[in-house]
Amino acid sequence: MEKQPKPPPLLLLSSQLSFQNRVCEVTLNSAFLSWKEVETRPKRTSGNIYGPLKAGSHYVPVCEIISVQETEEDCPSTDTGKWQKVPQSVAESNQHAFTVSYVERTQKHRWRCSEVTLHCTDRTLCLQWVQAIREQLSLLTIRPKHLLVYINPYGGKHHGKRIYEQKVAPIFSRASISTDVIVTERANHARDHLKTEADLKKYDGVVCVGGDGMFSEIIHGLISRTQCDSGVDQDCSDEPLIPCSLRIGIIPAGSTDCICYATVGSNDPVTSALHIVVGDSQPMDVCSIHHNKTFLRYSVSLLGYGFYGDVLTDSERKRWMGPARYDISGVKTFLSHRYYEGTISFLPADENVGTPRDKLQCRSGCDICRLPSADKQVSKDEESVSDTETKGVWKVIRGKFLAINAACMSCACPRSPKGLSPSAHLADGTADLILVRKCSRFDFLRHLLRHTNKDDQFDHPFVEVYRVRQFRFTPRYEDTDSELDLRETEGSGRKRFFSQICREHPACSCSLAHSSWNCDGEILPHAAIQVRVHCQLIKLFARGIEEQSVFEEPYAFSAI
Ligand SMILES: Nc1ncnc2c1ncn2[C@@H]1O[C@H](COP(=O)(O)OP(=O)(O)OP(=O)(O)O)[C@@H](O)[C@H]1O
Ligand SMILES: CCCCCCCCCCCCC/C=C/[C@@H](O)[C@H](CO)NC(C)=O
Ligand SMILES: [Ca+2]
Repeated sequence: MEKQPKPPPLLLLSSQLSFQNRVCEVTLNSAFLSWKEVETRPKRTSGNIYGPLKAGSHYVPVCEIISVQETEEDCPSTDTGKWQKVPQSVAESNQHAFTVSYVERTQKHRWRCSEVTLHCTDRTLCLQWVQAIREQLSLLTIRPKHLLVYINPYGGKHHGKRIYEQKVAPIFSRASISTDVIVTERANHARDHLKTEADLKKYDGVVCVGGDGMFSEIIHGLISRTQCDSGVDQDCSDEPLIPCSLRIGIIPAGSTDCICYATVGSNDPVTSALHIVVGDSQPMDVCSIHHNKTFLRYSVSLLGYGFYGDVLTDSERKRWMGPARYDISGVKTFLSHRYYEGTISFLPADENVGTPRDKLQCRSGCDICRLPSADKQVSKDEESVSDTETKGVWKVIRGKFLAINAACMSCACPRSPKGLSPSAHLADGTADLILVRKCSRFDFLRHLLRHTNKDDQFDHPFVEVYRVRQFRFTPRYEDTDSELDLRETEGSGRKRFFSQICREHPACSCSLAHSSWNCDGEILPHAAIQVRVHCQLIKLFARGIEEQSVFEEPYAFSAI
């Protein structure tokens, strides 16, 4: 079928207004606000007190306008933050002005809140402009109006509360978003509140201020609540889960901030706040993890056994060090060079979702994530779910592994800007399963270092990677209740350890029977697990990483 051309945007208002003492043609249509200088002063050479004028056009998509308000006159120009010398005649005729705040893209996928103040000859015209812009904003019904915010005051460098108050709250208030804010008092406070207490009907979204662990609390609260309200038993690993309707915003204030970085492209609180304000929506896959018939946890980023499990176990004892704990524990774990034996079985994904080694990175509006596919979540009442879930042949791999990692998304973060699996997709219903077999320390180091540069970390004979919908892991020496000594210390659920038994050499510690699973920064209490990817189970206030060209070229021009 032929694609119909888009109708041109509807012209709503057009006037000559003044901007920084220059006359501009200002236009509002249903898609853009634009201003273009119409008057240029004669060019002068050196010594010119004004300098030559740049005849520039500016376009701001309406969907990226944050707010508009009438501006108090006789105050510093908000364009520059400095007092402007306004010629008498202009000042007298332009005493009415309005200020538009909008999103501006800067470097490295960061967004900033920029402002333009436009001066009008009379108040009626000024109010007409304010009203016309507000009317357009009110049509953007995807924007949240009321949010529930949880702040972890102890995430990362303990700056969560300050980041929210100083950088985020002013943006929400400018965008007329009201909030109920809860500063958590203990681990799992946010999870429990969402699961049982919060009146979710009141809100258009939930915001989490903290790191990946705090985000994990939020999704556990929301997913469990949604399943409970719909009568879905989370212990039943075959049952499809019901997608959560509320979107989640992440204000990064943790140590890794992988989920924020991999869905936005930066770990900048202002950028994240602006993605919330404009009402972005990014669906995301979630893995459910079971041990036999018992539900353990959900994971959206890294599920890692061996190296990343051991790093996390060691780093939990060093929480007081803050984000540096991961570096110290990383080096220590690398030097210990432990490998683990076990069997991995997995159900490969359909070929139409690509492979972990193609170069099709998941970006804003990703075609693979939009594909209608058998891998996608099927609603509860559709019988076909059991067919699609069991179709395909399970593969089985046995061996000795330094690391077994499953990544539902790239897991890009400041430590590894392209991530553990650079071509993994946020919302395709699959995870990338990375098996790093026993190899020399030197080879393992080469593999690890490739996470930090442009080289392909999968291009080693001891690394295999598969795109999967489900997998199971069984350690060579199965967990039994007598072997598994679950010692729970007070506080966080992270503080569960296996008593690690060296089976082959009981008198030494050279080869431990089990590692632990690092599940988005939490330690799982079992080594034998069953994992299933649930396509697009949750939604974030994000849009995926934008192509760099969106930042380089003025976004608006091509669309007009
Ligand atoms: N008030 C609180 N007191 C103690 N722990 C808390 C509190 N609120 C939340 N937590 C727990 O703190 C843990 C770590 O939080 P968070 O994820 O925000 O930071 P992080 O671990 O430094 O960062 P990252 O997860 O990105 O590595 C989470 O597991 C969360 O359950
Ligand atoms: C000895 C040199 C080591 C260099 C290794 C660099 C590799 C870094 C890859 C980091 C990927 C992190 C994936 C995210 C995991 C999060 O879920 C979790 C909780 O925040 N963070 C960690 C560190 O486990
Ligand atoms: Ca995925």
